[in-house]
Amino acid sequence: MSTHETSQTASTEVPDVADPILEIRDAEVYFDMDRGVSRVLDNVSVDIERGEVLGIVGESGSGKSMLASALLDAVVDPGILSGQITYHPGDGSSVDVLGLEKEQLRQLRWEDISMVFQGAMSSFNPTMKVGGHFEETLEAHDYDVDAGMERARELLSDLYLEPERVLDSFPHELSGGMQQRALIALSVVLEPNVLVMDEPTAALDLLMQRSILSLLEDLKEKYDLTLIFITHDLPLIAELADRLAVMYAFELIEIGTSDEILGDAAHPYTRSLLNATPNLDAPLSEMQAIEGSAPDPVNVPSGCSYHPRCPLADEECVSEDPEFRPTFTENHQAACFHWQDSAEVIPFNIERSDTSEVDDE
Ligand SMILES: Nc1ncnc2c1ncn2[C@@H]1O[C@H](COP(=O)(O)OP(=O)(O)OP(=O)(O)O)[C@@H](O)[C@H]1O
Repeated sequence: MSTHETSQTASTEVPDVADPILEIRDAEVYFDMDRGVSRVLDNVSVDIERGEVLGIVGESGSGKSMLASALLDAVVDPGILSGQITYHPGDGSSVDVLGLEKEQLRQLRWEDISMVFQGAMSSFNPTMKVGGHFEETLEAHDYDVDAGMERARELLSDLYLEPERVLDSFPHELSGGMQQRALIALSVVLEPNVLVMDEPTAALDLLMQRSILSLLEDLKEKYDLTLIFITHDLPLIAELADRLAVMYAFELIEIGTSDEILGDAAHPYTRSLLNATPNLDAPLSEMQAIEGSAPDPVNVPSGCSYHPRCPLADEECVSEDPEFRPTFTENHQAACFHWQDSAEVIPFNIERSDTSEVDDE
């Protein structure tokens, strides 16, 4: 259940985005558990620019899905969500997402901000043909079904699917990659402005992942979408994303353009995450796993929550929580006292100066 509280102050500095479609301020989620309070989203503030592709990356359990649920006030019971989420449709109005009534929220969820999750199979009703899902969604939102089905056919062909065949199939008659593309078409059939994708390609093979990413790029251009793409696969999303936001221990710890993050990551965690990532240019022997383990949300370390694993940590890091602040550029921000020393202490195991090099792999 959400509390619909609004925060008093936006205490955290956030990147200066010119035309935000979504403003997230001090988003926080906790669960009261028998063994203590589990804070699974901790004071996240970020602006999402209209028309951008924002990749949200981090290890498993870092809070990425929680952030996605928070955006749509969809945190499961008994989670408590607080903070301020403001949606700007682009017509001069603004919507206080956490203040919406149930019916308004239902509309917002498909018509303005739509979501695709990992595992298309669990999103489709196995007893209903794919076409039935489109009709049902259009009817539930009082859209013109004929016009909507025309749009569905166009979307399916944009995604290199045969519209009639797919609409007339049961979900299990399609391959995993086809199901996932059909689900993407379904999620944009009501012409939302924002598409949030939570590990949408994780269950697919690498070739299919890449082909879906490139289709998404085309879809984004054609339908003026803003894309929020959540993944633990940093190099994969770096090819598509304009900016990357890195999460660690339920917080945002770095944000910047993909080039800035891949070429000049400022936070020690981001640098180690990149060095721990398999890469075609680096032999496996150069891959360096990050020592230690991710924190338990009931027992997050004091100060900077990364300090027990960080080679740069000193006493200040143990006692003080570093604020998000500008690093090499105003909009490349990180929460680290020692970001200026991170490149020297944690050199990259391969050169990643810009994303085009990754593109060519
Ligand atoms: N219903 C719930 N009740 C209590 N804790 C939860 C619940 N759902 C998730 N969590 C906890 O919230 C934290 C963040 O989980 P989240 O799913 O957001 O991580 P993630 O970064 O998306 O991970 P993954 O990549 O594995 O999906 C985890 O510690 C998880 O155990």
